[in-house]
Amino acid sequence: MTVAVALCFLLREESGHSCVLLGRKKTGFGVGKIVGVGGKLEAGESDGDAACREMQEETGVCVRPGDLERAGRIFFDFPARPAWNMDAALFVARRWSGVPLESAEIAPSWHRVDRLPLGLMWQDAGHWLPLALSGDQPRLRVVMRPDNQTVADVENLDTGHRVAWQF
Ligand SMILES: Nc1[nH]c(=O)nc2c1ncn2[C@H]1C[C@H](O)[C@@H](COP(=O)(O)OP(=O)(O)OP(=O)(O)O)O1
Repeated sequence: MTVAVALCFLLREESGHSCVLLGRKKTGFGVGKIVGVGGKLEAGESDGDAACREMQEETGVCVRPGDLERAGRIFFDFPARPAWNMDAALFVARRWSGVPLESAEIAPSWHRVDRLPLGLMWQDAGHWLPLALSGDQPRLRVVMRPDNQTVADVENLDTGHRVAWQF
């Protein structure tokens, strides 16, 4: 089984640097990690509508579906816990209304794209987040180890290229 999720990354320029909105997850899956804002699609909902709804619920920011740009797709596989398998649609947005505020789920924060807090994120984020934010539209499958935390390998679904994770 695979759960469909949508993640939305707000992008803005600040002092000549491109910055992205991420957030520290306060509850649920991945608690304590810095993650993209987003979550599961509801029944009958499009991925774009879910990205906008989750952004509104978790940060109070309003993004119009027409302001979303597709930024890639990542399949997260948890062989030891297949119920956690996810199909994540990635979006970026450069226009929105409102200011991100902390909610029960997320403590939002802006980060320079060239200084992403990868050490505080899921271990796989370094493989796809820089690509997604630069417009490369990655399509990857990330396979997690039995600890459900560390990465076993990453497959590029367009090229078939596989990278076994090196420690
Ligand atoms: N390996 C991984 N790397 C990553 O960067 N994000 C991952 C990941 N595996 C899962 N995620 C993200 C995608 C998704 O947005 C999130 C989990 O979904 P949710 O936020 O909906 O989970 P929760 O259990 O907190 O939500 P609810 O039960 O809907 O309240 O974790």
